[in-house]
Amino acid sequence: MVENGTSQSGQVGASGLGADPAQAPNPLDAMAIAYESGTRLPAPQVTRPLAECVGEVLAQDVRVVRDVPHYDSSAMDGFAVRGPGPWIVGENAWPVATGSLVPSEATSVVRQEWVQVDAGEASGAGTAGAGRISLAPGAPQRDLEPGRNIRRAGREALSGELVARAGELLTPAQVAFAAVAGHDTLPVCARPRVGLLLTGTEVVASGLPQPGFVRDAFGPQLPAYVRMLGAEVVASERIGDGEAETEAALEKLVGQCDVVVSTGGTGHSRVDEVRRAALRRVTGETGRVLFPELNMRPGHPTFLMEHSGVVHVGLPGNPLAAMVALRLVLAHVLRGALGRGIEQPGAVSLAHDFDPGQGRSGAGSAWRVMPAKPGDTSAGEGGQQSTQPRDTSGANLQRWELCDKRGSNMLRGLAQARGLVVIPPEGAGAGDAVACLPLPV
Ligand SMILES: Nc1nc2c(c(=O)[nH]1)N[C@H]1C(S)=C(S)[C@@H](COP(=O)(O)OP(=O)(O)OC[C@H]3O[C@@H](n4cnc5c(N)ncnc54)[C@H](O)[C@@H]3O)O[C@H]1N2
Ligand code: MOO
Repeated sequence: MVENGTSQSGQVGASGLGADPAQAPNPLDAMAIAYESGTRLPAPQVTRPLAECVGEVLAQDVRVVRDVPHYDSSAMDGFAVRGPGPWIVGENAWPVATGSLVPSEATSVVRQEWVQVDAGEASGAGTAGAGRISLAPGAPQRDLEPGRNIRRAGREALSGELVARAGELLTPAQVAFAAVAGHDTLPVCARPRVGLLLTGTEVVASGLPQPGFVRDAFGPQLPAYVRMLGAEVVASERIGDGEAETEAALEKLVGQCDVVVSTGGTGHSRVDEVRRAALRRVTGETGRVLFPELNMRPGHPTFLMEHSGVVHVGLPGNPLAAMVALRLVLAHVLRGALGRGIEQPGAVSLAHDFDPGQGRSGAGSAWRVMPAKPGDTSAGEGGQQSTQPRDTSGANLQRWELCDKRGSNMLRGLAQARGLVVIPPEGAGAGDAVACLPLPV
């Protein structure tokens, strides 16, 4: 059931308008096409201090500079000792704290609660007494085993071993390990520069709109979402639906961005100017329409074009359609641009039959991408969500149910979703494995 075919990958006719629906790629092919397109963008690197590296994408493999740890150290508070004891502090026993340097002649570290002071002063870690000490009566012998409680140099990592690979999105732990491994800065990919073109005369950015007007669903989330995808919004244009303003805004954006993300205006009506304006720019050797639309609902009017030196992702105006397209298409343009691998969708098992013949007429022949969430876990047999399908029946996968309120103009279902499930045109039955992309990324 889950497949990632490539049959429809590649460029389709540059005419765009009225393209044969059979040439519209399915959602999984669209991810691959978008990824390829992203790889053609410039990929500058920058060096950043470690404190600014979490969430950035590593530009080169990074290796351990010096053995970790770089000296033999104590794993306990107590005494580094040579031989079986009793010991004379300063001669064959040395007070140590956890993490202290252990003298090279020590054979092990005995924790302080297992040591008794026989004479003089040697009261504990960090004090340099000159007393006589021995293992307390009844204390186990194991702290006398050679090497006991000594963290040997290089035990965690040897110089030259890998810290993280190019293309990885750096986690807090990776950045911390890079510090311990000897780095002060890391080479990361410069964030692709994204320009937003938010269209719609009826769209208002605050307050309670009058009938005929709608509250902007994109402005409040897109800059943060784009950041989560590894890029940065560097310019934003909010316009109505006119031809001249669309032209002017696009002209402004292409000069300062790598990727343009537009919302709305993807239709074919007289007020949908974005598609026409983008198509007019598809000229010369480098201009291309990668797809004029998709074989997917919601989101079928989504387009992907390369023009004016940018990749242009045309998101439909309907909010759910736009967010589905963003998760599939924009996310993959940016993965390509950042040298990250193409995403391998996880798999979940559908909790209920889904018959695409239901709903809007004509929708039955399209792929469907829908907000979904884990169902009642007691009903499933699998437990945790798997990232790899273990079998195509989905019997071992966690059961997921579709969210309600998932009309293409809605957001309520998406707001409850943990992922987007991808269902082929023939539909899917309860218990079938289906591809699933986690949300928000
Ligand atoms: N005759 C046809 N009409 C429509 C078709 C079709 O095939 N034939 N497709 C429908 C589908 S599917 C979609 S999706 C939309 C695509 O619309 P556009 O990309 O052209 O976008 P607009 O017309 O500008 O807006 C559509 C819808 O979205 C609302 N919108 C726009 N921006 C925002 C925003 N920032 N926040 C919230 N809502 C927004 C807008 O008010 C409209 O309701 O076309 C269908 N029609
Ligand atoms: O993109 Mo539209 O909203 O398919 O439904």
